[in-house]
Amino acid sequence: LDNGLLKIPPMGWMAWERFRCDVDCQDDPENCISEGLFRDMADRLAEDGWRELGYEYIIIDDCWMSRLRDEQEKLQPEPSRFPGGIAKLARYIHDRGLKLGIYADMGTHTCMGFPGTTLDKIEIDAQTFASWGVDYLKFDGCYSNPVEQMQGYPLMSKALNATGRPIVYSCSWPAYLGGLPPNVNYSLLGDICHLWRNYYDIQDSWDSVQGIIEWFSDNQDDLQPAAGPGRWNDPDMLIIGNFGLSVDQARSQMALWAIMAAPLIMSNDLRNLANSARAILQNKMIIAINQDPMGIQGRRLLQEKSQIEVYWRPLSHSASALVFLSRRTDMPYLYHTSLAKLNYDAGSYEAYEVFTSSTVTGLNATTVFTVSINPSGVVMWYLIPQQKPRQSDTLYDQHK
Ligand SMILES: OC[C@@H]1[C@H](O)[C@H](O)[C@@H](O)CN1C(=S)Nc1ccc(F)cc1
Repeated sequence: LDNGLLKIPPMGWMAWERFRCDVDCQDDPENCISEGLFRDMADRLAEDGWRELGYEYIIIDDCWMSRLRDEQEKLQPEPSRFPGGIAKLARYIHDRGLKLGIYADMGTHTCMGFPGTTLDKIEIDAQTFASWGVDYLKFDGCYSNPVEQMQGYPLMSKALNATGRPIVYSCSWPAYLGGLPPNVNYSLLGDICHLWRNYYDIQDSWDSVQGIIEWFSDNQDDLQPAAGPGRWNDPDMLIIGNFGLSVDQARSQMALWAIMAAPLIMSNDLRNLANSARAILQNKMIIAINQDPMGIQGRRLLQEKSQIEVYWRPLSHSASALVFLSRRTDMPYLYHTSLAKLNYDAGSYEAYEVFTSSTVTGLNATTVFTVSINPSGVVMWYLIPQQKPRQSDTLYDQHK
């Protein structure tokens, strides 16, 4: 949706994958869906360097609502879990230089059975969110049919615009239609939403992450062209820092989400995060690749049976990101390739390996380089053409 928002993929934190629909604040006060949880995460984002790296949205997911709308038919938070109300929580989050996201569902109920937003409630719900100071809406699609969705998703886009408040609009619509043309019209999506969920929910496992990477790559001819500034494919949350991924597998999700120009929206416990997870999520070079202003989504270039895949994303200043992803599960192995094999133009490059921050200079299209990769691991290069210093670049000369 071309209204100035999300020129680059959103970054932030979302409750769902890690905290799900835990509403038991009696027995589990630290982890239940409550204002306290979101205040804790806002504190972490603001105090642990996340905000400065670009992680700015903190997004409430399902299970925040009271079971009933109020007497004016407005949605309201469950008072026992959000006693201060959403507007107050928004102020807490805004005071920390962060933005607040919230969740609603185009249909009679949310996926977990809380009040839905039927067509007649779209206007009032958009107005309510704007009045609370919400900056981002995730609009899910449970308990509705394709005809209602066809009306409701464009209608909510108009309703959000009519509030006069800039609100990022995330649409789950394509995920409910199989994610591919002809059932999904990606140019229409690009006109009404800033980002959209294309595929099944992510779960806390390497299997789930692999399945998402595979589906997005197998269908890249339909999906890659749909992405650009203000219109992003959303392969779902980063699960780095939870229980299902090894360090190599966590690096692989981060690398592929960077190549895919995907939202970097974590779902983990920032109050209790392993250093290895933090190092991956706070890797500045990977964030720079994901946030590249050209906003071109990358593609899978090469797939060698169940051995290795090679991904490439073009970046600004004729730089490139190159990812070698191991699909093996048995043993580490060496892989030889040359830029020529990846049909690179001539010239020489400086290459940075983003996880080991090692540098290789003078790489050119015919250089054969050897890569050793762990099972379900990844090597990620950030390739920069070596500029010939021009006369005017005396500064460059001095510092070379
Ligand atoms: O309830 C909300 C939850 C999260 O918001 C996900 O990101 C959304 O894609 C939808 N969602 C869930 S669990 N959806 C769902 C997933 C599987 C299923 F059998 C029934 C519902």
